[in-house]
Amino acid sequence: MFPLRLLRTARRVLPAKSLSTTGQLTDLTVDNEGIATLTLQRAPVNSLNVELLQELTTVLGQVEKDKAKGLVLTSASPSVFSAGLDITEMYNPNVERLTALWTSLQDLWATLYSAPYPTAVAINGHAPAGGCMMALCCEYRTMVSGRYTIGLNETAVGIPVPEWLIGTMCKVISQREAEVALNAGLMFTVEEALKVGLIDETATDKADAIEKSKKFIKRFDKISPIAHSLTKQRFRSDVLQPFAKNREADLNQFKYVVLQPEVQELLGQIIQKLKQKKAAK
Ligand SMILES: CCCCCCCCCCC/C=C/C(=O)SCCNC(=O)CCNC(=O)[C@H](O)C(C)(C)COP(=O)(O)OP(=O)(O)OC[C@H]1O[C@@H](n2cnc3c(N)ncnc32)[C@H](O)[C@@H]1OP(=O)(O)O
Repeated sequence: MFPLRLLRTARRVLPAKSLSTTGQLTDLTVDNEGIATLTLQRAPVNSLNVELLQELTTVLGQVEKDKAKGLVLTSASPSVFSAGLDITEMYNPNVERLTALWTSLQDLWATLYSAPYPTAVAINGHAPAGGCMMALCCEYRTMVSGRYTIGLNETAVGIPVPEWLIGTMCKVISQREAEVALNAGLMFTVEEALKVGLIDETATDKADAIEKSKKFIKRFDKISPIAHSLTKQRFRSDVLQPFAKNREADLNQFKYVVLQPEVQELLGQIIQKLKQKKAAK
């Protein structure tokens, strides 16, 4: 049996104003064709703390409930799509908050990865780790050309990559390319990302990236929503199903790893480095 939420029967085209909302950390607008644009706006780098993760999942629920034609994800920052998980949430953490962080990340991944509507991302800047994760969940990736990088660099910050995220990456680039990159925490330039298929096309600027993302969403105008959502589900179920069974173990592993003294030391060093970099600017 398929989860009920995947049986998407019709898309509604509502006037822009009826669906638009602005949260504190995100902005949702819907254009006259019914395409929703969700903008991350947690300055300075859209790092994913508990509140941003939870707000994103809530807004995605709203997009689904309101039957938008599709979703474009982007960022309000001029140079960063998202810096990934908020490192300060993992350094000397309160264990309850650390639990909420990981549970909220799991919820966001599961909601975006299994979204029954078409999804595209306009990556308008750097997209390390959790930033790359959100982009990988979407069905189409456009990235603005420039000196930006994208990739899953978790091992570089001392965190092993969970199986569901490896699975998500291997659906997009070859297993060989993924293994080489993830084992060493490598980041891709925009050109490299295009070459390996991590992104689908480049854009000249954010407006161009959004336009290209919307063009992708419009490909589904003549496709039955049920046909789209069930086919998407079938492509992704081998990653989604084991994840659903192993959520608790995944959470426990995350907390165990993050609380290791050597991981705490590494996270402290990264925070220091980021501070020094800022001071040197
Ligand atoms: C077996 C199972 C076990 C489970 C294991 C778990 C697996 C985890 C899997 C996946 C989930 C995701 C994990 C992560 O996301 S970890 C986070 C990794 N992120 C990074 O390494 C990015 C670090 N940041 C940067 O590289 C740069 O900031 C960036 C290129 C993004 C932007 O550079 P820019 O020059 O524009 O900006 P600054 O570096 O000067 O930064 C501006 C301010 O923002 C702060 N900052 C940056 N990144 C973060 C962050 N990730 N968290 C919190 N804060 C961040 C930075 O300190 C500056 O702050 P101030 O203005 O206060 O100085």
